[in-house]
Amino acid sequence: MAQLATPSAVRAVLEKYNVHLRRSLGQNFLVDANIVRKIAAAAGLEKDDLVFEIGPGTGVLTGVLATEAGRVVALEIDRSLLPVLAETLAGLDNVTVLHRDAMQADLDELAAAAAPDAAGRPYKLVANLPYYITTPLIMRLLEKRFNISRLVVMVQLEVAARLAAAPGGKDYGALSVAVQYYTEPEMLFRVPRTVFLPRPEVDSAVVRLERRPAPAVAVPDEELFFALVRGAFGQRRKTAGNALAGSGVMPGWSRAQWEQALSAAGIALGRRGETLGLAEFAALCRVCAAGGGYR
Ligand SMILES: C[S@@+](CC[C@H](N)C(=O)[O-])C[C@H]1O[C@@H](n2cnc3c(N)ncnc32)[C@H](O)[C@@H]1O
Repeated sequence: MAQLATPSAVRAVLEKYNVHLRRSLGQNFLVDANIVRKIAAAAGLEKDDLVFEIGPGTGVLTGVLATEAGRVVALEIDRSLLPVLAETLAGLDNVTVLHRDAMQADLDELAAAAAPDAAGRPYKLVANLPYYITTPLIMRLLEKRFNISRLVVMVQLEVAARLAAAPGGKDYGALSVAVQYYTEPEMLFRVPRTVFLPRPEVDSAVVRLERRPAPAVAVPDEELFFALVRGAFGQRRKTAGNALAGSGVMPGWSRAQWEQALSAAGIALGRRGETLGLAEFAALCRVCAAGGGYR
């Protein structure tokens, strides 16, 4: 498949099947065999692994995944790429390409259909994600609690920084908390914009998200936990107390009640929302849940 990883090979195969690249679908294809190999290697695939790929494109990464894993299921939304994939992946009998929108697909169901003998076993996910849905897609995969043990994803550099950010920095936000609640993220390596066809306007990075056996912190009410996170980050330059008091998360709570809750959770009143770690949000969630009045 490495031979596909050049601009001329990608152009030739797209031309042959009369495929027109669609920026609206985030179609920036990899044209660097070394990066393709590095992404696959980062997944640490084994011969009995089932691996999902979102957006196989021309199949440049799919082919490498197929040589390293037991089975690959690739979900591609663009029907016009299906004949391309039929050609580039011909002869690989452990690859299934499905015409699916990854924002709608039930991965657990597709995994059970692809590998009935391995029902209930966790699988991996590897993708050069389309930029236009990176964040909602990662959030969907985590919130649905699909049985994924590890995600290796290429995303915009700026999104990668947010996924792995620690409290207090400019990149830390509601996305960091949510991703770190479910997974341990690790920024692996930067990828320059020059290795894509067409060339995007920003650089990318590959991130590995290792699913935690249980969420990073115990909370009595996940919906309340994430409402507090969104509330605290809603107005970044305000203190957590001011931001939460204006958020409507605990309807009817006065400023004084919020101050009491923050103190009870061990959070100093002058702190801004973007400095709060997961354990502090969890402590605040416990106090608020005990106080009642949410929902
Ligand atoms: C950044 S390209 C990656 C292509 C290929 N894997 C590569 O690395 O060269 C993203 C791919 O995702 C596909 N795609 C976009 N939105 C999708 C969705 N909602 N579900 C599945 N595939 C999608 C695009 O058609 C495109 O093939």
